[in-house]
Amino acid sequence: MSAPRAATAPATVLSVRDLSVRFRMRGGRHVAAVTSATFDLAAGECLALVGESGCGKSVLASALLGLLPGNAQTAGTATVDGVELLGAGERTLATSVRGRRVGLVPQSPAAHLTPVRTVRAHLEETLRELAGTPRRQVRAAAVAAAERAAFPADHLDRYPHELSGGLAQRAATALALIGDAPLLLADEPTTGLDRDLVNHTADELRRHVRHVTDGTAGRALLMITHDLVAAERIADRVAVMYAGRIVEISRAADFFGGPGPRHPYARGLLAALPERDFVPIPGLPPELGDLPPGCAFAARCDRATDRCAGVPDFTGGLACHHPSPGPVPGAAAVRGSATHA
Ligand SMILES: Nc1ncnc2c1ncn2[C@@H]1O[C@H](COP(=O)(O)OP(=O)(O)OP(=O)(O)O)[C@@H](O)[C@H]1O
Repeated sequence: MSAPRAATAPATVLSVRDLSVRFRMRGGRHVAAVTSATFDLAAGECLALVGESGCGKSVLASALLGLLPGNAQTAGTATVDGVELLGAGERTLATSVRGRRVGLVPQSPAAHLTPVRTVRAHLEETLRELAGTPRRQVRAAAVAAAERAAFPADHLDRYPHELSGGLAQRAATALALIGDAPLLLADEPTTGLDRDLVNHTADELRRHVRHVTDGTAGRALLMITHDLVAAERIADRVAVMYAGRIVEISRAADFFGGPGPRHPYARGLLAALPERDFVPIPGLPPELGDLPPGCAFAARCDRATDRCAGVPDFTGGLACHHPSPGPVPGAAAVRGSATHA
């Protein structure tokens, strides 16, 4: 278990600076999956990381957990509770990072569960190892942990291959909520769930993050999601990623209501929702192995000018030469819909 953090809130739990991840490919080519990501996460805070499929969200999370494949090269820094994650040895990652400082709701939960162990066995082992639950209390604690993630108690003796996608998701969430890691990474935690379960999962994750123990100011959540409805329900801030770069970070209240985001891509994501204009962003994102020079969104952007031939700096939470000053057309809360970005 990590040492108690100082009571001066809000403490920074995660600090990411200029994090880049490149994959070496055959023929000397590279895929620039994440480029210069910089952000902090404070105790008690939920940050939703959104963006189209393939923009680098999961690679960023894998970098924080030391789960990148052998052809990955990283640069920059990422610290949780002051412990550097990038370049940490396998022993450090296994004994003091994964589960201890960084909890995970994985994107493919079934693949993270051991095929020959039941859900109950997974929960009981995690309770003993991460929460120090005494043997005589572990059975009841496993049932309670399952309940938190709306995993039905009468399915606890099932093996991973006997679970639907939604049940595997709930089992993975139940496991992740057991730990006391200061940072929780949740990669698409609401996939395969109906709207009621999405709301339940979002609320439990939020409760977990806000929970205060031992005088600490709570934990932090980085939630990767396509589901803007879940993001609106849970997030304090929203980070928008495009072609490997974080292009805007804003307060969720501003993103979903009020003035809306300022980056044309972020505005396009919102405008594509059926509850808004239902207008898709024209064109496709560039290949991360063949990025154009300058702003990667310029080819799809109706505000682009010659200036966009240069990569915009990420300053004040925004990387755009021509940010929008005004509100998103048709802006209204998307809460209550089952729409994905
Ligand atoms: N081992 C690898 N070797 C080469 N490229 C990789 C490797 N792993 C991931 N990539 C590439 O990195 C890019 C980002 O992938 P990532 O899984 O992070 O996207 P994502 O935003 O999480 O998408 P999704 O929402 O679909 O999960 C993709 O173009 C992917 O093909």
